Amino acid sequence: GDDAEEELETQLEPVPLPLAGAQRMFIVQPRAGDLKQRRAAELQVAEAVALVNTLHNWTVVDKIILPTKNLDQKLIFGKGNFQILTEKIKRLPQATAVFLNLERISTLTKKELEDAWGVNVFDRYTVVLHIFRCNARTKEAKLQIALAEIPLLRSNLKTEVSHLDQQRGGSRYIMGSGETFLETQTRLLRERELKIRNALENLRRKRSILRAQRQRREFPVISVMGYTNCGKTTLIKALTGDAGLQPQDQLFATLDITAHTGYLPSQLAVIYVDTIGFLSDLPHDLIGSFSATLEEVAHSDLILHVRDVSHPETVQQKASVLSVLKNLNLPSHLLDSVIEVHNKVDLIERYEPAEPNAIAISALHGYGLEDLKEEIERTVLKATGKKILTIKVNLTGPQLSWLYKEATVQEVDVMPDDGTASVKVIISESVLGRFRKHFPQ
Ligand SMILES: Nc1nc2c(ncn2[C@@H]2O[C@H](COP(=O)(O)OP(=O)(O)OP(=O)(O)O)[C@@H](O)[C@H]2O)c(=O)[nH]1
Ligand SMILES: [Mg+2]
Repeated sequence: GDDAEEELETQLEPVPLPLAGAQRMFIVQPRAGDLKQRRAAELQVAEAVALVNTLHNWTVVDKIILPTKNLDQKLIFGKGNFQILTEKIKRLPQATAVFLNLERISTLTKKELEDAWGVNVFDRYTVVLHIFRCNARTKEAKLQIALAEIPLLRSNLKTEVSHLDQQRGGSRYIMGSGETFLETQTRLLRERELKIRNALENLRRKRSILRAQRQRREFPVISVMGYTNCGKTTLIKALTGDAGLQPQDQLFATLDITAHTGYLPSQLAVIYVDTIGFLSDLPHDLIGSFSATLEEVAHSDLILHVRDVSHPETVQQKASVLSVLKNLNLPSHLLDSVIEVHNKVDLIERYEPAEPNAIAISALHGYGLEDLKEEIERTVLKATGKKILTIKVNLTGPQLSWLYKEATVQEVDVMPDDGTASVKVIISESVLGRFRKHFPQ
């Protein structure tokens, strides 16, 4: 119940992460040996810069791309490159930290590098997690982040314990309990993880009830997806007029799935779902924590893939979004009907989409939205098996109020002479079947 949830929240005091406060970061981007990887490394380093710029008290002091032959081994850089790097860092006394843009580095490697360089060293997992935590607003986002922190805490614990062992030697028992320090801490972590998973499960159960209610009311659901900062929230705001939405010029502004009602040209009500933005290499454990949120997408009727076509790396961004979408195990009809939306065309002179079916818009300036709504309507009607029909009803009977309740009435044309009306409705096959059964005449 709510009491249990509140209790959990007080227990989930944020774990202090070393990244709090102002950071002046030196970005180190390793790239695989062959030259073909150069472009990929450039995108990654641009993303690292964008990540650092996300938080107002973080800045980039410098960045470097360094080739490495053995990304997966303990020694990340060859001797020569390591030397170059160490000297460069020593010449940057204003840097407070090195952002080593690898998904994860082991605690041991981290410690060795920190000893050699005299500054903190962070991997992408830690950096992204910290940003997520700063941006999390709702209970669910906070829980998902707390869950994503567990692996980090677990590996910190191991290093901490081996450190203690070196200092004191032998095993230490917590007085009387018969448990070693490591055992106690491991158990506490396991309990914490279980509590978080239960609380998330509860939230999701509530949401699946909402989903069922939504489906009964037969509002089509449209998931708005795309690379982070491409303009998803801005677009939904423009389509729905929802003043509560806050687009921001930063990565991962949206960490929760939120639903907003909008209307298509023929007054069909739809629900737009705002989602978390993608990055080319979101750490896997983080994707895991958020995957249940993304599962929601599988239950939608249509996906809009929004792209920032003014971004220099827009083509790579599209590829990485498509590959994430593919891994979400979405039903194939959903993948086949994706509408590609080319956003921010106000920043490009005379923009012409290269893709034949894409729709060019400016969510910020409201350009192209009517075309987009029409395309959404066409696709949604097709996807949901709904039709727009004109039905003749007798105004003395209950047909009209039945239609108002069960379908979407768009227009009522009353014929005063014979007491009938022509009613234009958006109606699904199944509702039409029920209508015919109720009112055979
Ligand atoms: N010039 C221009 N800027 C836009 C347009 N659409 C959005 N933006 C800007 O792009 C930035 C990001 O917009 P958001 O709507 O927050 O992007 P998002 O995709 O929701 O981002 P995340 O939630 O962080 O993944 C904001 O500064 C917007 O004002 C557009 O059509 N033209
Ligand atoms: Mg957003």
